Amino acid sequence: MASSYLIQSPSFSTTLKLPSKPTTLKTTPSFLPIKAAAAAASSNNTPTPTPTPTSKSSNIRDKARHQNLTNPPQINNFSAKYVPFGADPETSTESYSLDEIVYRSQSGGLLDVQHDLSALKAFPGSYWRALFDSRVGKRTWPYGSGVWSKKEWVLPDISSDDIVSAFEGNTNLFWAERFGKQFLGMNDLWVKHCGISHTGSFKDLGMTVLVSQVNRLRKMNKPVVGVGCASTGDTSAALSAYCASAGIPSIVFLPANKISIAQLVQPIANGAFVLSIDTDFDGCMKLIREVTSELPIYLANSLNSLRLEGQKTAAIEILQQFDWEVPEWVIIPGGNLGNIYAFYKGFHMCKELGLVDKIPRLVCAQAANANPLYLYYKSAWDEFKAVKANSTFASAIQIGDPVSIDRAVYALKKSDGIVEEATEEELMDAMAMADSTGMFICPHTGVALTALMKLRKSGVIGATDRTVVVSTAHGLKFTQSKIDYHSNNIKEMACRYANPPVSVAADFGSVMDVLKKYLSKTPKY
Ligand SMILES: Cc1ncc(COP(=O)(O)O)c(C=O)c1O
Ligand SMILES: N[C@@H](CCOP(=O)(O)O)C(=O)O
Repeated sequence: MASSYLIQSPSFSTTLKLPSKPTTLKTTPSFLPIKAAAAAASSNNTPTPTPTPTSKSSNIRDKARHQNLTNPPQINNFSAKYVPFGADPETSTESYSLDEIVYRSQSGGLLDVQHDLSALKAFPGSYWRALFDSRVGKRTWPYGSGVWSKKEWVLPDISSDDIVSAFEGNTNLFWAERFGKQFLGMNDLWVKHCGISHTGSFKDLGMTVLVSQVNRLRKMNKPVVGVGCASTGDTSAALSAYCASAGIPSIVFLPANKISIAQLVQPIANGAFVLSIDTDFDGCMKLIREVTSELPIYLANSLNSLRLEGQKTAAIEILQQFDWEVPEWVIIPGGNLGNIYAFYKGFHMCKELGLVDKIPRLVCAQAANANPLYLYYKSAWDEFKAVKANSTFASAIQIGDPVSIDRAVYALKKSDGIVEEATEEELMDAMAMADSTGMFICPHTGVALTALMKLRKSGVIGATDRTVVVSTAHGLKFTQSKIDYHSNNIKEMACRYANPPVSVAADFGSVMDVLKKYLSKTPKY
């Protein structure tokens, strides 16, 4: 048979066949099975079909398995490996299989997952756009997940059978019409609600990848007795949920009294082994790194570059949701600083592989009480100094010594990026303002909105610039901060947008009195 490039097209019941000369494809996208991303020509290669499982006991995972048997996944050359972060590809030969348990390079630096871009480039951008679009909103295992709908760019080698997924991703890109108009004079402002998800934060995107790989490693009898993390609350919630779903033990190190009750109860409920440690996040991070180098506990923090492979799909999803038009700005709250790099990587891959022709400018927003990146940026990247992070309502980013500092700096330099900061009053006001327009955001998103407001005020971001603010966690995890604010119960904070409840006696007259007073101040009454 003539050589052909076949990639499995699991959203469909057949195999997608592309002509053997990929270079031709780049110039002749009309060859592509664009209709439904490959309404799938039947392959000469396809073995005699076996009947689709029909028994009542079969499920979407069984169907995917059956499809793999009938249309064996193959003959794409997609692959990925760990390489030292920032290493020169011309001279560095250091690399590791993703099946190795390794978090640091030989020199002690960060690692990065490097995909074989030449294999991915065998298919033009139009192909990838159509393929990804075709998988949205389906139940097909595992492609119904926003992360695994981009499987070839995430973990190309993993069997769908090993994937642990809650069909995360595909989160709402919310048009912040009223907030944009009322507070910023903007008409093209969007909030990417990554926190409206399985465990209430963007961490689900990375954790499905990490826990799936752990599942695979355990099936390969690699020494992994459990998975551990240090956390300010969201990583631990995601880790414990995905591990519980796969029956893998999880161990979480939490800084005592520094995370919200809602976040604390998540790993407890999901059966994790929870250590509440009398230190801050940076102290917990140091401890988990020491422990995971001694015990066969796999490290789940974003120091582990696998996590970022899942998180980068949020960037790809944003482009997809804009029909592959690129926004001018994307604003992301930063703490341990993995996510800003993950977004850069997602955007960069889309450009590199021809899905779009540019990338957005990135803004990383920090709480002024935990602002080591901001200080570094303000020193014109002169010298990085870790700080002692002070208490902040944006408690999930109370981090003074971010593990991914080098990744963040790289992402910001490559995207002509900016770093901003928000005081406690600014971030709480911004959160209250957004909530008053119908959102219910977390304080970290308040940090990002503050950055936006400052950059609008200084004219850096224009009124018509298409701008996306990344909302990283669900507001319901942070209700105590909202209660404090709306009760005017925060020392040295004016709480300008507080909306406290009115206590009123249980009689008609009293209720009418307060209502009339309220309505007299309401426009159009
Ligand atoms: C809600 C929330 N927002 C933002 C961040 C910052 O993400 P990163 O640590 O990747 O910078 C975190 C975690 O650190 C978080 O939990
Ligand atoms: N906000 C994080 C802090 C740890 O970040 P990670 O991305 O390195 O796991 C959390 O929720 O724990």
